[in-house]
Amino acid sequence: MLSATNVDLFYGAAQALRGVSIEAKPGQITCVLGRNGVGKTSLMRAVVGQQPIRGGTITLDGQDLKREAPYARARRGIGFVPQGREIFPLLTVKENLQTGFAPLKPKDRTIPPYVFEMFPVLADMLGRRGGDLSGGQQQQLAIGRALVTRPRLLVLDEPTEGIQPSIIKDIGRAIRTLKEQAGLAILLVEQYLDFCRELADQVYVMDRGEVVHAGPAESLDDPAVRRHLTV
Ligand SMILES: Nc1ncnc2c1ncn2[C@@H]1O[C@H](COP(=O)(O)OP(=O)(O)OP(=O)(O)O)[C@@H](O)[C@H]1O
Repeated sequence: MLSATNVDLFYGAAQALRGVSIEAKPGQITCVLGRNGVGKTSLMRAVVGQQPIRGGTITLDGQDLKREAPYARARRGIGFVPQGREIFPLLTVKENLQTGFAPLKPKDRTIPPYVFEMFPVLADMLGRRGGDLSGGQQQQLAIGRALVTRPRLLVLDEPTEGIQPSIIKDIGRAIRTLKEQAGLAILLVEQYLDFCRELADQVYVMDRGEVVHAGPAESLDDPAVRRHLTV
């Protein structure tokens, strides 16, 4: 479904991605791991169209996304949950969810009921301001907002960052449900190794802008792979 092939990405003269290739498939959770600053967020931003690439290709169902702006990629079925959540603090929960309507045709502008089944707290807090929610609730809201666009590929950048363990469990369950029941392709950046090991079908480990390992989740137990993850 999603293929990134030999992607190079630069910030000015500084190269953040070097020949990076990854794939994400329907009904699978693909996890990208690596220490701080190795290029994980840059790769996700390249996939969703927020950062241009200088070399390589990114395709969705075989179609080159090069000329597609972020909203066009959202229309094609890519949902994005950015690092830090990027909730609008002064808008209500409902209004935050409705910001996901932007790329949709008017007839599709509804909030799918399964968003509230997955995260009942959002239904309870519809009228509250985004900024009044806890970090974990904001993360659920960010995932809900991405689901409003009815994605086929969901890209999540560090959804467990700064979140309490009970909500991490809820988020893990939600991600697994999206994979198993809706057959979504999930592309997940994580620093939290156990979360990845539990959820992932396929893992990629990055180091200094490159993919240094690709394999099944169990391969994370290999000490040679671990070496790339320890500080
Ligand atoms: N807007 C930017 N301008 C210049 N350099 C940047 C920019 N964004 C990221 N970088 C640099 O690119 C490299 C990769 O950063 P990136 O955020 O993609 O890594 P990361 O693996 O996601 O890290 P983290 O886990 O801290 O989010 C880093 O050296 C970073 O300093």
